[in-house]
Amino acid sequence: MKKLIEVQHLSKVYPIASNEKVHALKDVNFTISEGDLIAIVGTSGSGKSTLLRILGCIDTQSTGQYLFKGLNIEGKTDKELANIRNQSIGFVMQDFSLIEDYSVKKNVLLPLTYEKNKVKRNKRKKNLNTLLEKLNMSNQENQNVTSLSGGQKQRVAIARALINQPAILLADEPTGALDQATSKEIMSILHSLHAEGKTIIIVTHDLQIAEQCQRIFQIEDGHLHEVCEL
Ligand SMILES: Nc1ncnc2c1ncn2[C@@H]1O[C@H](COP(=O)(O)OP(=O)(O)OP(=O)(O)O)[C@@H](O)[C@H]1O
Repeated sequence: MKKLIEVQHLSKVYPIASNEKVHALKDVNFTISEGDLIAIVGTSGSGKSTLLRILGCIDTQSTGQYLFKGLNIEGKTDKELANIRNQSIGFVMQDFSLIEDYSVKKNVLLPLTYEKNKVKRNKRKKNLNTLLEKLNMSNQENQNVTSLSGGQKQRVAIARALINQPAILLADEPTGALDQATSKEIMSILHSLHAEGKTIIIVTHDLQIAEQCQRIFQIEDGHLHEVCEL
């Protein structure tokens, strides 16, 4: 399979006071291929969110190399990073991060407002119906998201993350706010997206979820290693 992500000797240091620093990631190395389904696990404060933020081009590394689709992310301006995010990366968050006063449809179409190319925008708009059908949300298209259940909200968030047909889906504790049955339902959606070829990374505290993934990255105090079994 084609390489999608290459990370070499990547470190992240946060300055916290004049002489103090937090080494959140330390010499991290891995490769992700197209179509991989990966879990990132680790205790609180180990560096999972920091890594996801860097992979998602929300933040950048302090040292080391991050190649996304062969493109070196180092030195990119905020605008360039925003373009990469919008074109190629879909985010799913624990708290769904929906706009509560908007309908399902308006939430899902939100990423398109950042697409300046009208032809591309209209083409992507055509994904709406297919996505809502796939996520079993067609009947709620015009419903305000405030009235939806947690599972339905997460399905809307997944549809929104996919509207631009991103190369990768980054999910930060996607089932963290859901009960067991609803978590299962969301995981089964992520599994079917993976079966269709989507590359997915899931940050999770839940080892049962991690065990359902093809590959597991464990982070301990900023060090990452791949585990075969938990
Ligand atoms: N913006 C920041 N400024 C300073 N330190 C930070 C910042 N963000 C994270 N850290 C520190 O970096 C380390 C890694 O944090 P990170 O949020 O990546 O961990 P995590 O594994 O995602 O934790 P959790 O599971 O609790 O979300 C922690 O020591 C944290 O306090």
